[in-house]
Amino acid sequence: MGIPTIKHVRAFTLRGGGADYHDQADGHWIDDHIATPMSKYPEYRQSRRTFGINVLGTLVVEIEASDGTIGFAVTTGGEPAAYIVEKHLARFLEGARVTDIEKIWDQMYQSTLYYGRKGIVINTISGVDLALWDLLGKIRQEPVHQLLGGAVRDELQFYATGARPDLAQKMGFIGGKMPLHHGPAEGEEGLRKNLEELATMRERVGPDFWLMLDCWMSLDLNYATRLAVGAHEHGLKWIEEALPPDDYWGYAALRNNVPKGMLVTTGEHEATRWGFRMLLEMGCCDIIQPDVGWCGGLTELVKISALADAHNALVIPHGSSVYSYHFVATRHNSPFAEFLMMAPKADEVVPMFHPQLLGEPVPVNGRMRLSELDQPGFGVTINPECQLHRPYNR
Ligand SMILES: C[C@H](O)[C@H](O)[C@@H](O)[C@@H](O)C(=O)O
Ligand SMILES: [Mg+2]
Repeated sequence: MGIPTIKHVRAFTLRGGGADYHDQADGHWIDDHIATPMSKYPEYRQSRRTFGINVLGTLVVEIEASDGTIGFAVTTGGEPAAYIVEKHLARFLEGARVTDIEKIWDQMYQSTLYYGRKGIVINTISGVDLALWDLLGKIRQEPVHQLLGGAVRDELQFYATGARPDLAQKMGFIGGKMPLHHGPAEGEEGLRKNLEELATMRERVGPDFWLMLDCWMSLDLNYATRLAVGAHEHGLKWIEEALPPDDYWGYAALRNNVPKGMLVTTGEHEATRWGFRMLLEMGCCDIIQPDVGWCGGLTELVKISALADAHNALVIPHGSSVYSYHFVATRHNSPFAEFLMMAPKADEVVPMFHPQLLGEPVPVNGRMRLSELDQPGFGVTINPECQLHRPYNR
């Protein structure tokens, strides 16, 4: 039997958590006065939803092959991403073989260069690419990590991102990354509060548990430097995404400014091998954190990872559920992974893309056996209770 071809590509949207995990109800830690580039506007300081962090929603890409197999993936993108899939990218898939992943990626990227390169277009290409890998795995009846060349470890270990590193420690995670709550617009008092929060958490977890701060693009070089210097006595392991993604020069300077031994990390809002080449060759960070649903997909992340390996940089993908777990399992320079605590009080482990993916594995005692990832493709299915909407039906 010949290689199946792609018959249909369909793009749906979903609301309410899932891949657009910032799309949460009131009272969730992930939307509680977290510092952002918009924090200089007091009206947008308390909640990131007020400035639109959840405006896009989830894109679901579904690809049906000639043998009836269906692969899918979810990422952040919603209706604009669905438009790009149905009106533009679908033409490169329909009729192609399910194995034409590299060629399809190149055609999607080159054909959108005039309006893409980063952001929503690369999110969309990422979603299509992940769905292609899911489809190929389901056709070959192999998990994606085997398609990538196989695992280099039989267990994944995770740090937890959330408001309660002290609880994450008790749950067996190897570290806890806290959101930064106050930006430069809140002056010296805000800086003091940031450091007091870190000191309190250090007191609770003891001297050895990893503590990190996620600054979500909200700082300037001077503030980030002062925060890092002040945080050093509390054993901050890394300062994450302190500056806007395009400020490669600022990151290079910050990396020189931070106390010896403190790591500088960034990359979740960077895209493609070219963007990460800038971060690596300009010496911006010690760890790159691409999101496989935003950086170009798995086909691109493999290229980014090889580039990082040549620069002796770790690749710790931004939390993206099964889509990063299958990747991390296969890379020696990805020794641990991120798990985003999506319970509103960060006090229990729930699936990262809840409620969208049935079969989504979660860390137990901060770890995940490779055997949790042995189902074909990415090993998950869309929750049939989620209301899929196809805005650009063809
Ligand atoms: C906790 C951060 O503010 C973001 O919400 C988080 O999604 C991201 O930056 C991360 O690294 O997990
Ligand atoms: Mg981050």
